[in-house]
Amino acid sequence: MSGQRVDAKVVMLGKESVGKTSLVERYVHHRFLVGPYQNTIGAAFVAKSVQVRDKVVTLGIWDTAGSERYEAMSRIYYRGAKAAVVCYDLTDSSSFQRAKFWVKELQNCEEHCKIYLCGTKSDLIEGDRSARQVDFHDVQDFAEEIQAQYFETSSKTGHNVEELFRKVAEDYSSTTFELMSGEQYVVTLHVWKHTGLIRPEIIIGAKEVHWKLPDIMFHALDVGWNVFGVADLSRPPPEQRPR
Ligand SMILES: Nc1nc2c(ncn2[C@@H]2O[C@H](COP(=O)(O)OP(=O)(O)OP(=O)(O)O)[C@@H](O)[C@H]2O)c(=O)[nH]1
Repeated sequence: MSGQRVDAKVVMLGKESVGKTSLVERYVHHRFLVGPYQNTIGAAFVAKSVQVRDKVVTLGIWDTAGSERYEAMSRIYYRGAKAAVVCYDLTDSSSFQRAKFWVKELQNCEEHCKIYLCGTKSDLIEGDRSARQVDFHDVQDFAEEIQAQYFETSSKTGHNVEELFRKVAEDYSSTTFELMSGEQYVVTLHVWKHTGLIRPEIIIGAKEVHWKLPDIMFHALDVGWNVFGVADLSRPPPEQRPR
């Protein structure tokens, strides 16, 4: 891959069990994990680079926990995001209500964040139309109202998953998000290591560092932290920025 590098922060939001982790797994690792459902704790981060015309777009994807127990934490992850994939399960109408909640949050708190609505588990309604609990036209109207793109995907079959993230990457490559690339940020890092059971264990407290955003993400991947959070992502005051 070659060309100008663009780094993009993407956040996955939506009710628990709608399939956010499965979407990311399908997109990044081309697989669908079967077995007992494991809810996400805190959030997980993964990065993938794609070539869009003459640019290399690195999507840094934050997969948040859908459980309302982690709602306050999810707010940390959408901070500074320029794209949000707001997911709902096509077979669960309450998940669409929850998606509307996240859209309102984003509109109030991250007005420059582009929203993508994603109806998941389309394979479940393929063979059985009566399983659909979220009307296509309701979503279409809502998407128009909030000026969002919308997709119906299946992580099981892979339907539309590549297309969804491709669209995010293309939009990124053509927006002012490029400004972010290469700039330094003041970051307060909160790092959790997933201990597997009930609570994530805090292994590093909060510390303020002046790193470029991609460096933080890749450092975390290098050292094998699979669940971690970055809070308080903000640009340093102008006098501290490198010239
Ligand atoms: N049939 C089908 N099942 C899916 C699909 N995507 C996810 N699932 C199943 O739905 C359940 C929840 O999936 P996850 O990806 O863990 O959901 P999540 O939104 O990340 O859940 P939280 O981490 O709790 O927020 C799992 O049992 C998945 O196998 C899909 O496209 N089709």
